[in-house]
Amino acid sequence: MSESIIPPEVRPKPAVPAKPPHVVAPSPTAPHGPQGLGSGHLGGGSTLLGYIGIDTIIEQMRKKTMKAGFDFNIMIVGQSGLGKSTLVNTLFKSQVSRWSSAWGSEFKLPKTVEIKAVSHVIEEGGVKMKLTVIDTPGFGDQINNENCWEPISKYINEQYEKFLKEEVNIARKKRIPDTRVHCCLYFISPTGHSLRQLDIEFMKHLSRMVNIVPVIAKSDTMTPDEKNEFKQRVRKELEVCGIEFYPQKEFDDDMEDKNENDKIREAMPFAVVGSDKEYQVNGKRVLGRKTAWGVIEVENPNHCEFALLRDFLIRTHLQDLKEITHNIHYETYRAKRLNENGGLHPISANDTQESNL
Ligand SMILES: Nc1nc2c(ncn2[C@@H]2O[C@H](COP(=O)(O)OP(=O)(O)OP(=O)(O)O)[C@@H](O)[C@H]2O)c(=O)[nH]1
Repeated sequence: MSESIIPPEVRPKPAVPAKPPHVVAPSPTAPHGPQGLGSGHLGGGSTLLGYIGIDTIIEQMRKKTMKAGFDFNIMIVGQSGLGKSTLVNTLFKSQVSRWSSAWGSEFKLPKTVEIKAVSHVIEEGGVKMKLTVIDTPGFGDQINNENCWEPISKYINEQYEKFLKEEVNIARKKRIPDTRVHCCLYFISPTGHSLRQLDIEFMKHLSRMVNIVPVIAKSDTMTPDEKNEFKQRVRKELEVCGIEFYPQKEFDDDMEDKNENDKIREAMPFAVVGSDKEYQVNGKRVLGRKTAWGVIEVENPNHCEFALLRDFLIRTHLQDLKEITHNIHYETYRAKRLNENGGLHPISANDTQESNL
């Protein structure tokens, strides 16, 4: 059913909120101009007659978001042992990947790709985030890895379908639970040669349905020169194969966005190192990996690109990842689904419960 859906070639422009008109309004306590009028003006030339309070919307939004919290769903894909769990735990500075009890030492590799989601609520500065890490054990570990992207694509589409069913429901939930994959972190093996067929196949098939962020795993196993050459080669290969990773050029909002994203695209794929161990370096405790030559500091930009990845994923682009998921990937799925069905029929609350099981 849903797994056979191929997104159409032409996709809609993101319906992300337009940048607000540039408004300069004086604060209530600021001295007024000579006529006692506000000096604020709208892009169209209208003048605000004194302070209205439009700028408080930001604070109102902040309060609402603080109360509601938000969801972020990140999927990790890559061959076994590439440091996927370690990196995600390093990103969120806690054991967010897997249940320690369920993944004991007796854990065996599954015969096919399995998909497991584990959620945690993490809180910082009063903001709650329900983080779901979706793991894909078994990916790329079989003798024949042909089509091993299929269960992953099926899972992604199933989450779009769930959301769509909730949306068209007559008795809609006030807040639709969001299980859609906002970001797929794809781990490239640090071979130093080139991408494997499996990497290309996966990214080719999925880059149009989910935000893929490729990373070079365990980059401490390469010398700086090897790393730079490998990064260049991977970028070239992705370009030649027409694979678009996130942030996609076509969805840059404006020139400012484009300039920022160009820098990120040129630096990708980030060559990362993960660790959940702390060491004492120059009197400070740092996350790192101890080697015979010293400690590789995970968060030190001179040692690896983990900090670049973290800043990009969490500090600057997290909201955008969610918007592109909703406005582009989900929208593409929704439009296709509604078109092929002659419109999705509203379903009862019971149907939804069943389909969610
Ligand atoms: N050298 C090096 N080793 C790493 C790095 N990240 C993780 N490791 C080690 O690699 C091994 C596997 O790490 P995991 O995080 O379990 O890897 P995974 O990809 O989740 O593995 P699976 O559970 O088999 O899918 C562990 O011994 C880690 O300590 C890294 O950046 N560099």
